[in-house]
Amino acid sequence: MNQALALNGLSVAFGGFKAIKNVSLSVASGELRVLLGANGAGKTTLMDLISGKIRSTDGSVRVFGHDITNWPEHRIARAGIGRKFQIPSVFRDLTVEQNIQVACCNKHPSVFANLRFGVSAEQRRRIAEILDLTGLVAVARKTAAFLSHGQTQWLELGMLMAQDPKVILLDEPTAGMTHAETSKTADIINRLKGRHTLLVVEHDMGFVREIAQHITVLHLGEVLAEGSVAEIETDARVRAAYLGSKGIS
Ligand SMILES: Nc1ncnc2c1ncn2[C@@H]1O[C@H](COP(=O)(O)OP(=O)(O)OP(=O)(O)O)[C@@H](O)[C@H]1O
Repeated sequence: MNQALALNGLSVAFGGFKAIKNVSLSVASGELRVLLGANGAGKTTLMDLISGKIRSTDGSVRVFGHDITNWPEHRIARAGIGRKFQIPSVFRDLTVEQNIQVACCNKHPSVFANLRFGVSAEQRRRIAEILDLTGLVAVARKTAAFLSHGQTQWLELGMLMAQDPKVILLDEPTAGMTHAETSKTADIINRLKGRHTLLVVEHDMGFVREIAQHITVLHLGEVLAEGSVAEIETDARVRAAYLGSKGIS
């Protein structure tokens, strides 16, 4: 198996409190892995450890075999880990297409220099492909400030893809979305499978059923179970762990 992301015995403690305990998991190249867990299970903390926002106290993180454990955040980003947060950071005064162009072709230090110097034929092809993948072709010339919540999230996903990360981390990509937007997000994410390696934190089981191949369940900072959607939904330990929270539904 070609391992894109490998965590081995990863742990972190805040003071005396162990938020992540000896977590090992391996995501294959082109795989989409869903990270599931009740509130406080440690999902965000695990993403923070992978992206370098916080430092681990034990264990390792590897990307395509390269040890990136406890590297500074910017070096981890350069090593190919791209993370999308819930709060989008698009350039509101630029069009959708310009936003993707800036993300894709950031050779120059200033945003406006990147726009002025134009793009190569290959970059233009890539921008068109991203607009298509994210379902934003019809709004390519629209100013980002006027996009809906869903469109803004898809644009940010497109900007992340434009940087061509080896592994994409998504934190609750459907938070705040309508049912229709959630369903479209599932379509987009399904189209990314095989092209990109993704680790997705998500609560919405309806959405998880639509996108997941393989699920890892975290509970109290530990890996509780791993398997297909059907295996996870029928796992007695998982059902028990969700009792007392909002339940698995
Ligand atoms: N900086 C910190 N200092 C102390 N405790 C922390 C810190 N960050 C997280 N924790 C604790 O670690 C545990 C895991 O938190 P985390 O936010 O990773 O959970 P989560 O699975 O993402 O939950 P949610 O679904 O609510 O976002 C929680 O008990 C939380 O209170």
